Amino acid sequence: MFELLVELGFKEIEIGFPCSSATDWAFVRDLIERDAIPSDVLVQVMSPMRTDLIEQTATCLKGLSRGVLQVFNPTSAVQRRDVFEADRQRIKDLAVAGAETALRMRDVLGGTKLSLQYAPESFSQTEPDFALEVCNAVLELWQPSADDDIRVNLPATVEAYPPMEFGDRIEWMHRHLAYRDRITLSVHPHNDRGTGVAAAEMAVLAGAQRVEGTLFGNGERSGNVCLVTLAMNLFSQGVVPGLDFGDLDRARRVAEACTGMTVPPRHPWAGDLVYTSFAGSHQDAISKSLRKREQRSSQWWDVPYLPIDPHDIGREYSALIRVNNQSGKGGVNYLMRTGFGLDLPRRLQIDLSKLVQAYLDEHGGEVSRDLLWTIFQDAYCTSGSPTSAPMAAGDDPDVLLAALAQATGSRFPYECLELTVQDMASGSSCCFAHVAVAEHAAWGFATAQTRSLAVWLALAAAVEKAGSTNIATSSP
Ligand SMILES: CC(=O)SCCNC(=O)CCNC(=O)[C@H](O)C(C)(C)COP(=O)(O)OP(=O)(O)OC[C@H]1O[C@@H](n2cnc3c(N)ncnc32)[C@H](O)[C@@H]1OP(=O)(O)O
Ligand SMILES: CC(C)C(=O)C(=O)O
Repeated sequence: MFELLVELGFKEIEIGFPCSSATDWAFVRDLIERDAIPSDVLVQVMSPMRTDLIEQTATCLKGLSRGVLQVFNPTSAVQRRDVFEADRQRIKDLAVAGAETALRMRDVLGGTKLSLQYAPESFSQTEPDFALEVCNAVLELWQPSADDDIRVNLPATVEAYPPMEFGDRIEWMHRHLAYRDRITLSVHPHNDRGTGVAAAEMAVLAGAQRVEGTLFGNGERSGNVCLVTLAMNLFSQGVVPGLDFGDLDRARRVAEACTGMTVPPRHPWAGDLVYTSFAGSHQDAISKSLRKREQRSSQWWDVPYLPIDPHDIGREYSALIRVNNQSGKGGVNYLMRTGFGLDLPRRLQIDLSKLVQAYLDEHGGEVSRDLLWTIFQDAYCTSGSPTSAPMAAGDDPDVLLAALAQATGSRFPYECLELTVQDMASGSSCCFAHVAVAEHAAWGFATAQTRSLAVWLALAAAVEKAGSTNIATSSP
């Protein structure tokens, strides 16, 4: 996971809570001892505001050239009342005492350039004036200079109100914090109300310079803010986020393997289904727009219902359109075009999409490429084995249909309503024919080496489907 974060381009990475367990301690030590931390990556560790734990945490960084030590204590009214049974003054004293230890450890460590970060944990549920009082007390002690790297990290430990209110509180802190021009103002949103991303964006607009979050929003309860979503939101607006999500699916696989949790299929930007359309009118619009974009050879991405080009995150177009019973002709034709190189005439698209919809209403689910082909073949291709067209009939549909009517002994004339011939990439031809037999009309389809044979076979299939006998096998 650490290597992945580095590869993605993260320049600050929290690597552990060394005092919490031997595992965290060993992980941090391993990275340091293997010299596995690139020189342009700043790593961070965290500790509660207890002297022994801060000392232990800072000691774990021995041998590292630079790092961030975050210390934190809860400040909310409910934590003061129920967990610490302490008034404001005692909570502020606890913060200042911890800040003193952190400062001392910065000097003790010597060889490690230590950045200090203070978080009034549960800031989101702390009275703003008290959060400010505690932060300023810590800053007074730390006395940030222009050369120091001092941070105040304001967490929505529990997201407790709408994002604009979080933004308001951040702006208020931004305006009132001491030494504001010498410190970095960071935020740490969680996602309890499902608005962690919006809260982070509001906070940045309100003056925050740094956001702490996780890949895909993993984290306590509803998770931390998702950094992939935040970065991709910027990217989609033309702002380079400094992170490389060119193979987002790989990042997702690594994150899933490391955490044992799955990224939901509709997770913004990264889920399996987020560049896939099932809705008929969306499919129609995407299909038309993609084709016009191709014709224009445009370098700009401006396609309805697709906020970015899926190639940007390493996805293919192939999975863009999937057909279920909410899909229409546009989607069905897209699959026929991309899957089989067939561009169906509009009225055949309508006919086929009704068949597909009827199938899906009965069976549920969606059509695969193979199933679509089976439905198409059953509906439009002759079940008999191909036979040759009448000599010298050419590809005139009226002449061919007259020959067919004669061969089948039909009492009714066969009328060609529409005929389309397409050249296939393979060099062969294919034909879509719409034929009326008395009051019945049906489509037929065939491919053949020559144009005239394709027309003949498609007409024969259409006549057969319109209710006549299987005439493809009988020689006219
Ligand atoms: C907001 C966040 O999510 S920050 C991430 C939180 N992460 C974790 O809690 C995981 C790592 N934590 C741990 O492994 C443990 O809680 C430890 C090692 C830090 C402490 O373990 P223990 O000493 O057994 O304490 P335990 O966790 O049971 O209780 C916490 C104690 O610290 C106090 N405390 C809790 N948070 C803090 C804090 N930030 N600063 C100072 N004291 C704190 C509590 O009041 C409680 O005090 P008490 O022992 O007098 O009742
Ligand atoms: C320590 C702080 C930043 C934290 O993790 C939280 O409040 O969620």
